[in-house]
Amino acid sequence: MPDRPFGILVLNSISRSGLDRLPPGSFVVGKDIAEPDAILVRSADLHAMSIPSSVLAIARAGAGTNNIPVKDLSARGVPVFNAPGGNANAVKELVLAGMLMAARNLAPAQRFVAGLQGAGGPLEKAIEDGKKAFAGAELANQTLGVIGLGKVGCLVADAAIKLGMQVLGYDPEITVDAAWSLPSQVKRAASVNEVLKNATFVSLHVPLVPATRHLVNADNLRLLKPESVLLNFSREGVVDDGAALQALDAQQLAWYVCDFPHPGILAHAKVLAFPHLGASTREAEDNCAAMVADQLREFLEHGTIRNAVNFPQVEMGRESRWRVAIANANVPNMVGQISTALARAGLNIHNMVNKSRGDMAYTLVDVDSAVNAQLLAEIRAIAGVLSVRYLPA
Ligand SMILES: NC(=O)c1ccc[n+]([C@@H]2O[C@H](COP(=O)([O-])OP(=O)(O)OC[C@H]3O[C@@H](n4cnc5c(N)ncnc54)[C@H](O)[C@@H]3O)[C@@H](O)[C@H]2O)c1
Ligand SMILES: O=C(O)[C@H](O)COP(=O)(O)O
Repeated sequence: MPDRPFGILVLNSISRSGLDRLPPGSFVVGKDIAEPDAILVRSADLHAMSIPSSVLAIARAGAGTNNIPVKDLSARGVPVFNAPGGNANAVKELVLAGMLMAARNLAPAQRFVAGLQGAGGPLEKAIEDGKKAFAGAELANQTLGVIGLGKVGCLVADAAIKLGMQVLGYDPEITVDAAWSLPSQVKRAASVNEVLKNATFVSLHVPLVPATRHLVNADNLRLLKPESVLLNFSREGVVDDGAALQALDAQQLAWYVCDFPHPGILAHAKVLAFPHLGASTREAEDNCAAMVADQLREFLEHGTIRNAVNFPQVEMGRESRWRVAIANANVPNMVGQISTALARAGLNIHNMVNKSRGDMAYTLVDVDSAVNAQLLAEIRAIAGVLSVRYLPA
């Protein structure tokens, strides 16, 4: 353990119950940490900030990591953790609310009621006369298209099946676990276009990456039926919002439900916009904060990597007091060079694990005696080594 507590810089509001998992004495957690060992963040834009060289890890208390310069951090050997599924139920419930609000015209109906005057008979008459303007449709038997079948998309698909909807799902990179978790009634689509042509409700649950920017755009919005409802709880940028507004104006689309409002869409009568509320429930905030606090603690104290978006999962039970954690490029002969350096220093390897993911690899080595600064410097100097940490217990 280091001779001082780990400093954790907290950006955004992170649930207290999560922060409490970082015990004082071992961790100093706050908004004013000068040379932090790690950053805990939700949606704050880290692209706009210079990340101090002291930072060993970033933890995103949520799902999306497009606010974090993951590629630059990988090049520094810094893992970026997130909380897969920690807020998925919260998003699912808001998607259901969005579908119901659109299908039953609840926002204009509520505005109509709020604007009524009077009491008694005249009020009752105004209510009964007015309601026909807001008659809607039921969800049961309608088709929902889900684009992106990860943690959120799978829950949305499952809930829709339980509501009696037909579900058409599209995800070219669906994981085996996600596929197993889906109800057998979910039909598989071969493309975004197939979903847009066949569904009346379309809900997006993909990350914002270059391949998903404007996934829904002027060209494919034309495939929708005029009564369709498009729901974007993914990210601003996944839908070409200008094209969505044009589709609403041209009555090619009935409602656009969006969790990422911006000036262009705020006032449109057929937009139901929420202030990025998808993950804002007590339960989701607690779940995400707890997940990332635990992951961060395990990483800082033992080098364990669980749920990093840029590194493999690496865990190794501790059997010796002396551990070295090395992030390196996934190129030949890294393990050979690291073991040679250890052998040259007369250290016996007690246990070792090396795993890779894409361009990145990570090695945990437990040795049978203490490691000195010179050996750590030698390992650091190996071409391809990105970061080296000594973690004596
Ligand atoms: N509104 C909110 O508050 C809120 C909350 C949670 C997540 N999100 C957003 O939703 C996204 C998804 O969250 P999640 O927890 O389900 O993530 P996830 O990683 O579990 O799932 C994402 C899925 O999208 C799939 N995908 C990637 N590219 C695709 C493409 N081109 N077409 C179809 N599928 C594609 C992946 O294979 C994966 O299965 C997040 O990245 C985030 O941007 C928003
Ligand atoms: O990607 C996510 O997890 C959501 O967009 C939630 O973001 P938030 O934590 O800032 O609410």
